[in-house]
Amino acid sequence: MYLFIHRKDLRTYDLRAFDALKRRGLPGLHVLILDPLLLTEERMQAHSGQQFLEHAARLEQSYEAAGRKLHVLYGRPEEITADLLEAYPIQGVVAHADYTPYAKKRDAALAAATALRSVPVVFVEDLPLAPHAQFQEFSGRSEPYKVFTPFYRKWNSFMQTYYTGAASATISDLDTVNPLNEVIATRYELPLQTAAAWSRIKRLHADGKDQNAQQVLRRFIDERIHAYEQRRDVYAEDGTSGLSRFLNSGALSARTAYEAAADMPAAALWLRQLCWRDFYLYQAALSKDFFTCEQQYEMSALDDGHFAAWANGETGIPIIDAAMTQLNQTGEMPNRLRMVTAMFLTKNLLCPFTLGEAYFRMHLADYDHALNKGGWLWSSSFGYDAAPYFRIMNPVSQSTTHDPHGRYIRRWLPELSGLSDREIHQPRPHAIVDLKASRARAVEVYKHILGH
Ligand SMILES: Cc1cc2nc3c(=O)[nH]c(=O)nc-3n(C[C@H](O)[C@H](O)[C@H](O)COP(=O)(O)OP(=O)(O)OC[C@H]3O[C@@H](n4cnc5c(N)ncnc54)[C@H](O)[C@@H]3O)c2cc1C
Repeated sequence: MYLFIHRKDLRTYDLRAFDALKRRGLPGLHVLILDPLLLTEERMQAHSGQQFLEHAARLEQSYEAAGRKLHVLYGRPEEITADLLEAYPIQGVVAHADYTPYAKKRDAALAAATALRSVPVVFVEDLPLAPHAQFQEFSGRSEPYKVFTPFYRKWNSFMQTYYTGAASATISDLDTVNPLNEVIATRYELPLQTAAAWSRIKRLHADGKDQNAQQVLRRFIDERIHAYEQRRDVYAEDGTSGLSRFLNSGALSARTAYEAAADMPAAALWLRQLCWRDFYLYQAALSKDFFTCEQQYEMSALDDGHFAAWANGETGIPIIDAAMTQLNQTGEMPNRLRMVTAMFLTKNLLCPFTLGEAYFRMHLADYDHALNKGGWLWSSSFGYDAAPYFRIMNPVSQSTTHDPHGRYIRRWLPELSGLSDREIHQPRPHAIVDLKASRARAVEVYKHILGH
């Protein structure tokens, strides 16, 4: 018997580990561990936690629909694993690899717990489209790429030559073990807060209203991908795929997404976005200081003075306040506005990016540690391949260019809807900063911090 632990792979098809498990032909105990260090009480109430729980509830339903059993438990992964190894004749533990600092620590603890009982553990690579070791060998480099464009060129030729396709086994090809040891089921039972997400998904499912990853992908490919290039920044409309929350929880694999679009001539720019995802996962796995690179800078010139106004959407700059209102209410924010709000916080308001990064962590429904870090490093000019410190997006001109009629602002800030198309983008009389003066100040401060 083996133990399979789900993490950011909340689906029942196209999982690399399932192919390997099918070949072994043993029965398996399949568990999803909700980790209290990641799913804190606060996080469970926030969009990012709710979203994860909803995907977890869908996963359980997919197992049920296939006549298989998933055990969902709440507790520290290494403790649960140790207890399961005591209670069952488990010969091996299998999970997919993850690259964040916490994931690495967690998996080291898991490996230590299994080693104590002489049970092997394997972490199978599943997240990126281009497997890291193979890609590094293909690129002939000893050091990881730090800049996106050359990475993208190499990634493209790698994908043309070595991409091996989606995994073929599904949960129906595996035998799962049921019931669960009662002591373990009670010791690690789910906290009450998770119940809301479970019943929401059950209700949607029963009413036929739940949108699964495949449906969202299909609709994007059939209806919107052809116009992605023209519409992706028209953020008042639904021009992008909306797939990030499925990709980050693993409800959809990047391979399934890639294959749905790979042969479409109009898809090049969208596939390039999937490459950005691979780039940040690659940085997270291979660059030693991706998660800590800001520590080399002296940042005492930055402070949290205006942070609360930014977070609450009370800056008096309409597009910033509209974007933060959408985030706070729904957990969503279009990519361009993530860049605009991030630059505004870090440059015009001179706040450390780590505050914004932490805020997005809690509030984004599609939160992912590596992608969020990458986005914040880029916007605040700290990453290897970041926006130059003097190129600061002006929120008013961004708003005028990408949404001339102010439809997005009108939707999220209805109190401004009476303003004309020209007025609606302009700073309000109570705006907390002057855009021109704060931009000039930011250029000086960042020039100093970055040592230019
Ligand atoms: C400050 C900041 C923070 C961000 N935080 C996150 C985050 O926590 N989680 C997250 O998934 N994305 C994050 N992004 C990237 C991007 O904004 C989202 O991936 C995108 O808005 C998701 O919408 P979509 O699925 O409709 O994307 P589409 O435009 O349809 O793109 C398809 C997929 O490509 C990937 N992708 C697209 N843009 C990027 C990008 N700039 N960087 C990396 N991958 C990309 C995503 O997986 C996305 O789902 C952040 C960007 C910034 C500037």
